[in-house]
Amino acid sequence: MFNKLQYISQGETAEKQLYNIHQALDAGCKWIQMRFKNQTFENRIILAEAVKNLCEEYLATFIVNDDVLLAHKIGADGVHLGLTDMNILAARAILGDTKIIGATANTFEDLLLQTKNGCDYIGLGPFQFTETKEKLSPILGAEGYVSILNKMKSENITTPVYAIGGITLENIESLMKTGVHGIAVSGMITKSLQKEKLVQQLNDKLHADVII
Ligand SMILES: Cc1ncc(COP(=O)(O)OP(=O)(O)O)c(N)n1
Ligand SMILES: Cc1ncsc1CCOP(=O)(O)O
Ligand SMILES: [Mg+2]
Repeated sequence: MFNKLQYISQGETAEKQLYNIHQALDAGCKWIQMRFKNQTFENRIILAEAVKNLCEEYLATFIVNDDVLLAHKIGADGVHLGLTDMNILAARAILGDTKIIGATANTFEDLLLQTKNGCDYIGLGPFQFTETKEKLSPILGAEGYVSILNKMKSENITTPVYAIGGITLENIESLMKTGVHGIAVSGMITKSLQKEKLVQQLNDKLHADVII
């Protein structure tokens, strides 16, 4: 089963991205999503090669945001695709069955479509406002997760769901009670001055027994 904590990278330059990813790995993150927007393919491939090597060294899973061809070219562990990115079926045809394909959902209907198309996990959000992403979809809040996760249960959909968007340490207990598998975070880890302690606290909360 997938790690319960996914770190989504930040950084305006390749150097800053690599630094932030290295710090996250040092702090104990075992799953990295490289999210490096508005860059040339060449810049992204140079960074992706370096991140791939680093993730191999740290025995961490490495997926690429948005770009199936880049993930395929460098042999990443997978991709994360949003609602306006490449379709999951097309991505699967390129990457094959052994690679991880994550898909975004903001509604139950999105989730149904993405799971029918065979994604391996869902990134469901945003949970709350975040400055990390522009043009956010409608905010779900805890109620949104309860409603969507309950519908999933009644339809017997078992694809793991990751909560995403503005998540802080204090939100994890209530989010886990909704039935999500884990969380995907960017700002909380990138900005932390005590990353190792934070990642430990996150993992403790993500792995705590949930009393519903
Ligand atoms: C785990 C996870 N969930 C959701 C997203 C958002 O993807 P997308 O909607 O394509 O937005 P961008 O990240 O591309 O701006 C994600 N990246 N990861
Ligand atoms: C990529 C993405 N998609 C929805 S919210 C988000 C950003 C998550 O970052 P943060 O944890 O800093 O809010
Ligand atoms: Mg995207």
